Parts: sequence; C-alpha cells; structure tokens
Amino acid sequence: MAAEYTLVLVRHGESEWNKSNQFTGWYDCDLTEKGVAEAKFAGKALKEKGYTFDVAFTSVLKRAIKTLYFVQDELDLHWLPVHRHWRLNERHYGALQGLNKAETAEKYGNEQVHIWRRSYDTPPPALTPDDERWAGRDKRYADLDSSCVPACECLKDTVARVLPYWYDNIVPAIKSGKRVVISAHGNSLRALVKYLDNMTDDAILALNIPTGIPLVYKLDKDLKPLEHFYVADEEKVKAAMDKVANQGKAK
Ligand SMILES: O=C(O)[C@@H](CO)OP(=O)(O)O
Repeated sequence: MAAEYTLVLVRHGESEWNKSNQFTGWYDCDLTEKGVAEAKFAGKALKEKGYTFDVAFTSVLKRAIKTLYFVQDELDLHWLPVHRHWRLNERHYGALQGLNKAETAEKYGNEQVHIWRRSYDTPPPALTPDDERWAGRDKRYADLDSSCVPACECLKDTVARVLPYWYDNIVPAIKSGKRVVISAHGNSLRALVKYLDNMTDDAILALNIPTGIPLVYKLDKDLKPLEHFYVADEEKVKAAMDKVANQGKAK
C-alpha cells in the first residue's frame, strides 16, 4: 500500500546534561557542540534524501527548539511555522532531575534505575512544590493550570499529556496535507512511538531513541504506520541506541 502521509520525528542533539549523564526532564539545558553537530547532521541527512516540511512542532525546551532550528537551517526553511508546546516536553523526571544516572545506579542498583528510566507505569520519586526545581514557578508555564505541572511522570503519564496535543494539533496538520516535522525528546517521542506502533507496555521498555537521527514514519490515510526507519545507516543507529541504553548503568 502506498503511504498517504510522511511524518518525521527528531530527538534533539546531545544536551549538556546528556553529556554529564544527569537526569534532565524539564530542566532547560542547552545543546553541546556535539549536539549542534548532531542537529546539523539530522538536517543534512533529511536534505540529502529530499525531505521538506510545511509546519513544525516542538517543546518549550531549548535543546529541542535549537535542534529544530538547525534542521530548518540546513533545509533553508527558516520561514517554517513553528508551534512550541509544553505537551511535547521531555518526561518529567521528578526528584531524580539533576542526579547523575550512573551514580544513582550505584546507589539504587541498575535494575531500579532501568525501571525509573524505561518502565511504562512506575514513576520516579516526586518533587514537592517547595523544591527549587518545581516548574510551577517558571514563567513559561504561567498559563498552565498548576494541577497540570507534573511533580514526576512515568511514561504512561507522558503518553496521556502528549496525545491530546497530537490529536488536536498535529493530526489536523498532517490530514490537511502538511508535511510535519516534530523535534522533541527521548521520552516524549517514546510516548508517541508507543502510541503510533501500538507497542505493548513491555516492548516499550527496550526502546531507546538516539539523539539527532531523524525517524521517518510512513502513514496510511488513517495515520496507521505502514513502516518506519531512521535516516542513517544501521550501524550508526545501533551504536547511538546502545549509548542511550548504557547511560543508566553503574560504572
Ligand atoms: O534525562 C532525561 O530526561 C532523559 C533524556 O535525556 O533520559 P533517559 O534516557 O534516562 O530517560
């Protein structure tokens, strides 16, 4: 069956806290130099394969916004309408935000950290509103009802807040024939991929999305995936996925 629509997902390039191996969540860290190079690679790879876009969606976190910008720059699409929304933010890591992943694994064990990182419905420990990391004080969330500001999220919670944005904003854009690119985060993209591919709660445990490698979905008229693939060679994708998986292991 020929695909009706093409959707491209890009996880931001390496961030400062990816590099220092800290749980990041809603913390707004920048891209590293390598992250900028990865974002440019994503744009170049898309250009080389002839992709272009009519509209873009991203989070309100600069690592995803800047990655999108470098993709636009490579594709000479500076004019592209860009919609930023907190619902595409990274999964909120609660009280783990800021901690080093390998040190946390040394303290609590690899298995516990794997559960916090990848399980579908076990949330990490929660933040309290008096914690300086509480996002409710950040002015970018001023219009957000405080009951929507997460204290922590498991992937199931992230799916629940990503999907309303998918249905209300992204689906209408795709169905109107617009070519859509989404620049987001490891876990907000895992949430979307779980939904699109109808993955089981167990299957999603093993999925690690690499930074800066475009993931293309070919969709039928009902937006059911016919196929998906990364725009990079298999070895590069596998090495990048393994790198993400290994971040949560004790040294
Ligand atoms: O720290 C985070 O917010 C995410 C993405 O960088 O990490 P992880 O892969 O451990 O879920």
